Amino acid sequence: MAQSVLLTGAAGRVGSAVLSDLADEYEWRLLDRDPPTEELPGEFVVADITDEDAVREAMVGIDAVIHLAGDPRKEAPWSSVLPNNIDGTRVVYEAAVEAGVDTVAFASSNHAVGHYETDERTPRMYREDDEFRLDGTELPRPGNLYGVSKAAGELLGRYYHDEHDLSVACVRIGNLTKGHPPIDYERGQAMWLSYRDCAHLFQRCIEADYGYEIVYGISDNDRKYYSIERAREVLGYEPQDNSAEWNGDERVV
Ligand SMILES: NC(=O)C1=CN([C@@H]2O[C@H](COP(=O)(O)OP(=O)(O)OC[C@H]3O[C@@H](n4cnc5c(N)ncnc54)[C@H](O)[C@@H]3O)[C@@H](O)[C@H]2O)C=CC1
Ligand SMILES: O=C1O[C@H](COP(=O)(O)O)[C@@H](O)[C@H](O)[C@H]1O
Repeated sequence: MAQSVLLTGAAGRVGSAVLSDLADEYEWRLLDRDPPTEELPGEFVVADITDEDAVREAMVGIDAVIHLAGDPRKEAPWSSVLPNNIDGTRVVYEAAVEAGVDTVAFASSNHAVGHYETDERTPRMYREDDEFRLDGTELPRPGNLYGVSKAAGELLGRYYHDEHDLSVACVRIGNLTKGHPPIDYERGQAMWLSYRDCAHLFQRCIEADYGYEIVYGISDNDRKYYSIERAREVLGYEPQDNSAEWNGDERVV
């Protein structure tokens, strides 16, 4: 069971979702290149994940890592995703192995499989009555260079698992939106991930027993084109939210 957890990208949105529910559950070491703008639990390390010495130092005494740091922009250029998302992720896995960390949960993205959303399938696949599902066993089909960088992070995880027995869960996060699902955006509603489901899913990633997994990070939405069965079965993910229970920003169920 994880006790000391390193959270990279802690000052960002996903980090905030994770900490909002799990602040008291672990001994946190938070890492981000930007200092926090609010009080956060645990020790805060201001460092860049491409700085091998700093990441190695931050990894000492850590049981599990939730690795979120990176450039999250879908239009991010290669000059940014190469160091921040690909090389930085390699540095995190490498330091984790060196420090004897058990588990790394990696924030991958829906954009790693964006090109499954073909003209023939959309917008039908975003709707409740459509049965098309991606389940994590399919090959990546990135929709942009950002998606390529996330697929690379998944592949690096595969290597560090096979070569060094590190447990790695890659979470292809959908659309994390605070409070309510995205409004007037069918695709976003189909891949909505609520803040509390996000925290719960990453908690399951650092508590469950597995080897290497790719799962989808969405709530239990009626509309969906990502299966959450693998996350349920292997990780014990039990999401509480569903975008169908909302009309705009009003909860109707
Ligand atoms: N928010 C969402 O809906 C989704 C997010 N993701 C992934 O989740 C992760 C977190 O995303 P968000 O919280 O939304 O983004 P964000 O931009 O709010 O947070 C990312 C954090 O990482 C830090 N960071 C970036 N590069 C860094 C580096 N080289 N060294 C140290 N810190 C660095 C930033 O300072 C920032 O605080 C990203 O990897 C993103 O690709 C994936 C799918 C959906
Ligand atoms: O990977 C990411 O995906 C989300 C959702 O994608 P979108 O195409 O619906 O915007 C995006 O908001 C987030 O910034 C990105 O990191």
